[in-house]
Amino acid sequence: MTELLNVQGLSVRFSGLTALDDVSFTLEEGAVRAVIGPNGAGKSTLFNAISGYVTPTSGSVHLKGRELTKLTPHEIAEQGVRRTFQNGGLFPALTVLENVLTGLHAQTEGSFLDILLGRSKALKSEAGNIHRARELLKLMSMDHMADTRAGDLSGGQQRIVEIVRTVASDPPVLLLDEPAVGLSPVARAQMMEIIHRLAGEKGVGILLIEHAVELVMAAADRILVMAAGARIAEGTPEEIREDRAVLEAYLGHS
Ligand SMILES: Nc1ncnc2c1ncn2[C@@H]1O[C@H](COP(=O)(O)OP(=O)(O)OP(=O)(O)O)[C@@H](O)[C@H]1O
Repeated sequence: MTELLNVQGLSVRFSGLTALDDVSFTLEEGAVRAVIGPNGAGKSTLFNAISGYVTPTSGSVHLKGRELTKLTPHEIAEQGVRRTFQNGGLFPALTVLENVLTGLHAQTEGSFLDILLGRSKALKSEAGNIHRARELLKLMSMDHMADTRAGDLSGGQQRIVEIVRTVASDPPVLLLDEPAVGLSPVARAQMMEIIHRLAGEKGVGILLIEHAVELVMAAADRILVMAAGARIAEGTPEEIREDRAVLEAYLGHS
């Protein structure tokens, strides 16, 4: 499998506190890697360091061999590492389709004004975008919602649309921060199915922070377990289930 992301010895210190301590892992094309660990383990700091929101004290992040470590969050997103935020904010008055299109416009040829003025190149790429957005919504089983206002969707549906909007521009790597938090059991299962499809059918490499351990066990190919900023275990869900250090330090029993 093609390696997308390579994180080597990444550390972050905040005035004396080591929030991230020498963490290394890789993420391959089409793979789902979960990051789990108790509160304060350093999961968000890891995401922030990869996406440029905090500056690592040491270590490096490469995407397909290209170093991202010193780039701004905007540049890192442009290179193809995209993330969703908790409460990422769709435009409630726009339809689902229009929201997904906002994720595509950044890379469309021609401006919104060109589209309004009916300039043919812009119109052609807009038609292409609409086609692409509809295909993606279909892949995510959300095509029947295309013309619904985003503000009228349930919380779980909004989060799915946010993910569709984020992947619309075809990023190789997607960072998902607790996509299933607060969702009903049915919506959680749907979210995990979507994560599977994005990886399996579109080849996106997905890094996932999630507290619901059972969901992680079902959705991830590999799991990184953190505690106090450091990696305490790494492996397949089966390996993690059997790992003594995880059972003792994280799950609280031996
Ligand atoms: N900007 C910051 N300044 C100072 N300390 C910080 C900052 N961000 C995080 N920390 C500290 O770094 C440590 C790791 O926090 P982090 O938020 O990465 O953990 P987490 O695993 O994401 O936790 P949670 O599951 O609660 O979100 C914590 O002790 C936290 O208080």
